[in-house]
Amino acid sequence: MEANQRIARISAHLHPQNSQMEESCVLKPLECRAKGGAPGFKVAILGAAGGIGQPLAMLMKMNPLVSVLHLYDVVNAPGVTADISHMDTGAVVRGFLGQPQLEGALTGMDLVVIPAGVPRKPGMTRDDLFNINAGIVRTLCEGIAKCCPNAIVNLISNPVNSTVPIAAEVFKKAGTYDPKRLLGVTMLDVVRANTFVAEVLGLDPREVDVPVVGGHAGVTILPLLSQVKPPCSFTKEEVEYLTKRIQDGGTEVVQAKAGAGSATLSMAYAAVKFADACLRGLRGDAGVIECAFVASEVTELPFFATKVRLGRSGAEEVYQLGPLNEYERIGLEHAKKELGESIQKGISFIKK
Ligand SMILES: NC(=O)c1ccc[n+]([C@@H]2O[C@H](COP(=O)([O-])OP(=O)(O)OC[C@H]3O[C@@H](n4cnc5c(N)ncnc54)[C@H](O)[C@@H]3O)[C@@H](O)[C@H]2O)c1
Ligand SMILES: O=C(O)C[C@H](O)C(=O)O
Repeated sequence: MEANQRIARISAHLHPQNSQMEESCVLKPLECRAKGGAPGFKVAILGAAGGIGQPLAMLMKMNPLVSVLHLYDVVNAPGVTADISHMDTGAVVRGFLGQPQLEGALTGMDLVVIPAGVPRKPGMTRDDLFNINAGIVRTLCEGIAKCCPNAIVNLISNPVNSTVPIAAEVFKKAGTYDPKRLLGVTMLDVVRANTFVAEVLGLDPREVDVPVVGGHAGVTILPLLSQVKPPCSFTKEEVEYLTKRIQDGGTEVVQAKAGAGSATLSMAYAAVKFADACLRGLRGDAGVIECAFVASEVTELPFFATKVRLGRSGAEEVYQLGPLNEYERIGLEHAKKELGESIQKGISFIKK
């Protein structure tokens, strides 16, 4: 192959929107490389130029399970793509800018991670983001239904308690809904819970496992401190301090950032931890278990976050809550009341 042809192909691959070359010609060499020596999964990030999207893209580019990484946003996708693509790791990176390129970003993907949408400012609840983010999530999920209906979807955009039901309704309308493949990302609550509990116990956070169930907003975030591993006990004051700190973790960051957004770096870390678990599940690894907000029969609500087992088809098993103490049983009732309303709000947004 002529050197100038090779260079043209690399350039066309990175910026397909600028390419005059035929799609088959553009994709072949690098897709082959991606599928060759290091078999891996194709992952798209929607909202890749944002506060979460950029560090998430960087961490996904470092993940050896990823062979192709598509970065989509309505702004700045080419810049982020150029930057990330210089990292000397295996994944091939391609950028997609704006709605006309959404289909290209999604076609053929195994996993789609969605951190697109506006973040909170001090004084706002996650529900205050509904009016803007509901429409963004609907549009992106319509694209997924059309272009990669079998992909696993990791939904980060808030309010997660409503955006996951929105996504489910979009997929139902399109006839592509598979409850196992739609997962609301509540991993940051678990990451925070592990960190805060480890601080109290004087342990390394990597040794601690705290199940966090319910949803992803205020009282719907329900840490099960009676089920912490390694087994331990807390005083009443410690339980109250930890529960409140875990439930208000997002607000703690929003206030500290003072108008400059919400958690982005810890969220990117949590998102990659969760996406990596989904990819290990897709690969067929045994015993991959994480908390996520999924379609569920654990309570009377249609969606609920609990531990799930991740496998080749997504959340293959949804675990029960396990034994709760009195404090957690009361918390569960508060969580279910608010969560039920948020779920209904999401469903009504599509069904109206
Ligand atoms: N689930 C969680 O635990 C969790 C944690 C932190 C933040 N969040 C949520 O994640 C979302 C993103 O937060 P952020 O800090 O990255 O915000 P951000 O504003 O920094 O980035 C959002 C990105 O989304 C892009 N975007 C907007 N509309 C889009 C569309 N239609 N298609 C594609 N991209 C679009 C923007 O251009 C921007 O680059 C917020 O809703 C936030 O509340 C969730
Ligand atoms: O708190 C927010 O608004 C962002 C996110 O949901 C978080 O928990 O950090």
